[in-house]
This record gives sequence, structure tokens and C-alpha cells, in this order.
Amino acid sequence: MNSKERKRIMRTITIFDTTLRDGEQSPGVNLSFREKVEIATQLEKLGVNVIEAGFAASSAGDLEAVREVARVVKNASVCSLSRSVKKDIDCAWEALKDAESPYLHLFLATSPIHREYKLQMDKEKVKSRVCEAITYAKQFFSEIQFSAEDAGRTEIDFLCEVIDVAIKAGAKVINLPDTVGYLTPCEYAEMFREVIRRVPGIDQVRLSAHCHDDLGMAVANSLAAIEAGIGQVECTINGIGERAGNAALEEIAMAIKTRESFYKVRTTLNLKEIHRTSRMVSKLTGMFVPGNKAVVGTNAFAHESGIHQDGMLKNRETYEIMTPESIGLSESRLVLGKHSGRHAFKDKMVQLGYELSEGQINHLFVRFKELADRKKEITDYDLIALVEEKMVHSQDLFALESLQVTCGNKSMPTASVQIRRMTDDKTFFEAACGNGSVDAIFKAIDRVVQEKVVLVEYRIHSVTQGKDALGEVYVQLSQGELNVRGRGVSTDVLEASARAYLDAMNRLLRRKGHKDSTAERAVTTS
Ligand SMILES: CC(=O)SCCNC(=O)CCNC(=O)[C@H](O)C(C)(C)COP(=O)(O)OP(=O)(O)OC[C@H]1O[C@@H](n2cnc3c(N)ncnc32)[C@H](O)[C@@H]1OP(=O)(O)O
Ligand SMILES: CC(C)C(=O)C(=O)O
Repeated sequence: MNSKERKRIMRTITIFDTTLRDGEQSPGVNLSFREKVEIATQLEKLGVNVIEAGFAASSAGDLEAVREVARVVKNASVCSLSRSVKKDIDCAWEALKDAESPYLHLFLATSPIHREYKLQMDKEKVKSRVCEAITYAKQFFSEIQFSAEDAGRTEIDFLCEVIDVAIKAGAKVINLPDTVGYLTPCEYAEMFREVIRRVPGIDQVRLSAHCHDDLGMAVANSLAAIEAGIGQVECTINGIGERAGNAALEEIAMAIKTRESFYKVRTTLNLKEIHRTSRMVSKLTGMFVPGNKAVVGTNAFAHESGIHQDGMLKNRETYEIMTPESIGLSESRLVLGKHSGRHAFKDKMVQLGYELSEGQINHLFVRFKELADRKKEITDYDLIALVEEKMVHSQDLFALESLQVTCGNKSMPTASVQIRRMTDDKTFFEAACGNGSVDAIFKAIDRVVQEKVVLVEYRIHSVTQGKDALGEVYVQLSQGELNVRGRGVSTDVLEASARAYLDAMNRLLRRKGHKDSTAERAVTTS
């Protein structure tokens, strides 16, 4: 379908963003005036159609913030929430009177429980209040939305009556919220279908969905309402909002886009701004986005397991139904970890600029898996450290097989090593005591290699961060005129020390041309 045909066939869903109002109702979130303006400016770039900037009557600060958002935003309607009382409507007008397209969002609860306990109004009182509020607001606002709060738990006959009153009084948009996230997608869609069937003049107004996520169905319910024929969805960035939050804008937007031929609707959103907007909202509200969150979680376009990574490398559509680029992320991530396979490992090596033979890859892959068993995430720096360590080791005479250290504040540190001689594949076992664990290790290695050296320098530092960071050890050894350096990396600093020392020994032996027949005296197995 080309874009002209798409426009002709598909209806456009109005995106009503309430991050700055319902989103701000998330416990613990309090946006400053400046922060609201910053988010609103980004929402405008994202291309939302209505920005609910706040609840002007709730505080002088919110009134000012709504006013400022309305002054700054030019390409979206700016709206304030308002109870069905004159004072709130006056505050909303005070905030919005200079706005390009002022928009009032009036609400009154309609469900039996809200009527009886919260409002203490009977059905007639609710209807007359709706009529009075809209009639009063009409003298200021041309764009009035009426929300029947807790519509989802309202008797359908009464709901139709209230909507009829609201439309006749002049509401242009009718919103039917599932305020407490109670309904299933089928029930929510059916409510809209029923209203569309029964209320006269319903086709003259825009129907809107507003869903909460108490049972994790906010997005599914919003999409079901779209299937039922509504024209607007109310949502928040990252799904933040009262209690378990609201329907997440990015999830609705990407569902509509990815399943375009199923929903047959479109939005005016600039999807490439999704990622940026999500990050901004997360930063300014302090509401962190879980890694596995759909669309905007850090893992949403990350793949760790070998089979998935192999599929991705062959054709990304094997495991991705949308592209990271479509939401403004630069690329998918193949995260190297203990579930990864050779294909992804090799690909990463190429990305890091290493041209390695199959043999080298296989060799390195073994070290990588050993490391991955100990470390949650393997960073590029870890891999570079591994390659650098391994590449120089291809002509090594000795390789560390295992290391055991015992130490304590009341005992003498003891190290035992198992070292393989590569030329004849013999394994040597040695043990030694020392002044400290490192000293004991070095002495045990000395017994295998049988070279008299002086330790000139020993340095240790961390390659990456965190408790499981790779430790990197440098040593410098001298033997007469000869000076050699060695380097070792491991999540265990003692192992890194052993590797560094043995690396230096190997270099020394290389420099000497492997002439000496060392280690013949050590205990051997085969
Ligand atoms: C589902 C939703 O998200 S609705 C929006 C919820 N958001 C907020 O409440 C945030 C902003 N709210 C506030 O700052 C305050 O609640 C205010 C300024 C609006 C009102 O504060 P107060 O006057 O101290 O009243 P309070 O909040 O304690 O109680 C609410 C009153 O409004 C009434 N009320 C509730 N909804 C409506 C409505 N849509 N229309 C008219 N009256 C309403 C309640 O029945 C109660 O009335 P009462 O005082 O006669 O018992
Ligand atoms: C004010 C209305 C739309 C609301 O936030 C709700 O019902 O959840």
C-alpha cells in the first residue's frame, strides 16, 4: 500500500498524551515548571495531537505550568483537566486563554460506587452537573472533552444517557475511561460498540479511550477500543501514571505501526522521537524503565542467546518485528554473555577490528565462555583484554591450566599451579609458600619454569567497573640484561597475576629462543 492509499483507507487516531497530568500522578513524581515545559516541547516533536499539561485548579504552580506549556507549544492542542465545577473551569481558562488551541478536559464519575460514596450524587444529579459544567465551559472553550470517570464500571444504560447529555450540551470528545484497569479487552471494546450503536449523534463526536494498567491490560484495552472504532487514545510515555500506570504511548504507537494491516489506522507521530522522549521522561520523573519493557526497555532490541544472535546475523527479521531505527535507536545489540555462540562472537571480533583465524576464534571462544560463566555482561573492553592476552600467547611455551591459593591472616599463603608445556603437552604441578598469595604463586611458577628472574614491577588495575570487573595485572621481570613485561586479565586478581607472570616468563623464553631445557625436574603427568 503506498502512502496515498494508506491515508485514504486508514482513519487517523488522535494521540492524547497525559504524561504531564496522569503521568505526574505517579506516586513520587513531581515535575517542576521547567521540566513540564521541556517534556511538552519533546512531546510536540514526537507529534502528539493533544498535550494534557496538568490540572490547573490543583495548584498555582500547575496553573502556571499549563499556561507556559500552552504558550510554548504550537503544533498540538494544550489541555487542562477540570472537575465539573465552575472554579476548576475558571482556573483552566485562566491557564489556557492565550493558547493557540485551548482544550478543556471536564470529568465526572458515573459508576455506582463513585456516585454513592465519592460524589454522593444520584443519577439525575450527575446528568444535570454534566450539563451545567459543559454549558458553563462553552462560553470559554470551543474544544471540550467530557470524561465519564470509571465508565468501565458504569451501567451501560446510564452511561449512554450521560453521553447523550454531554453531546447535547456541546462536548466534542467523549472519553470513556477504564479508570481502575478492571475490564478485559473484549469487555472494553464491547462497551464502545454498544455506545456507538445506541447514542444518537455519537458519530458527531470523537470517542476516546483512557486505560489504566492495574491488571496489565491498558495497552491491550486501548487497542481493542481502536478495533471497536474509536478515534482517540489517551496514554503516557513509558506508561507512567496513577497506581500501576496508564497505557504506554510507545507501545500503542508501535503496535499500530507494526500491525498496520490489522488495525488499519495511523497516527501523526514521528516514531523516531520515541526513544529520546522515553529517556527524557524517565530522567525527569525518576521513573526508571525496566530493561524488559516493550519498545523502550534497554533489552527491547538486545539479543543474548547464540541461536537468536545467529538468526539475527543471517536476517534480523528472524527475531525482530520492528527495527530499533524506527524508534530512533541506532541499532540492535547482540549482547555477549554465557548464552552466546560462535557466530556472534566472531561478528563482534570483526566489529572490534580483529582479523582472526578460525583457530584463533575457537581458542578465544573457550576463554570467552570461561569468563562469561563468571561475569554477567561481557563488555568490549573485556573482549579487547582477552584478545590482547590471547594473541601474544600463540607462541607460548607454557600455559596456565589451574591455580589454587590458600591464605588467611594466621597461615602462610600457599599456591599450587598446574601448567602445561605446549611443545610436548606435558603438565607440571608445583606448589610453594610465600610472603603473600601473589608471592606464593610466582614462586610456584618459578619452580615449573626454572628461570631465575627478578620481579622489577607489579601493577594491578580494573579494566571494567563493578564487583565482577576484569582485573588487569602487569609485571616486569629482569634476568641480567634482559627485561620483559607480562600482562594477564581475569575476574580474579590472583589468576590475573599468575597469567601476567607466566606471560612475562614466556616472553623471556622466546627472547632466549626456548634454548634451555627447562622444567625437566618438575613433577609431570601427561
Ligand atoms: C481519575 C483521575 O485521575 S481524576 C484526577 C485526579 N487528580 C487529582 O486529584 C490531582 C489534583 N487534585 C487536587 O489538587 C485536589 O484534589 C483538588 C485541588 C482538585 C481538590 O482538592 P480539595 O478541594 O481539597 O478536595 P479533595 O481532593 O479532598 O476532594 C475532592 C472533592 O472533589 C469532588 N469531586 C471529585 N471529582 C469531581 C468531579 N469530577 N467534579 C466535581 N467534583 C468532584 C469530591 O467529591 C470531593 O468533594 P467534597 O469535598 O465535596 O467531598
Ligand atoms: C480524568 C479521567 C480521564 C482519568 O484520569 C481516569 O478516569 O483515569
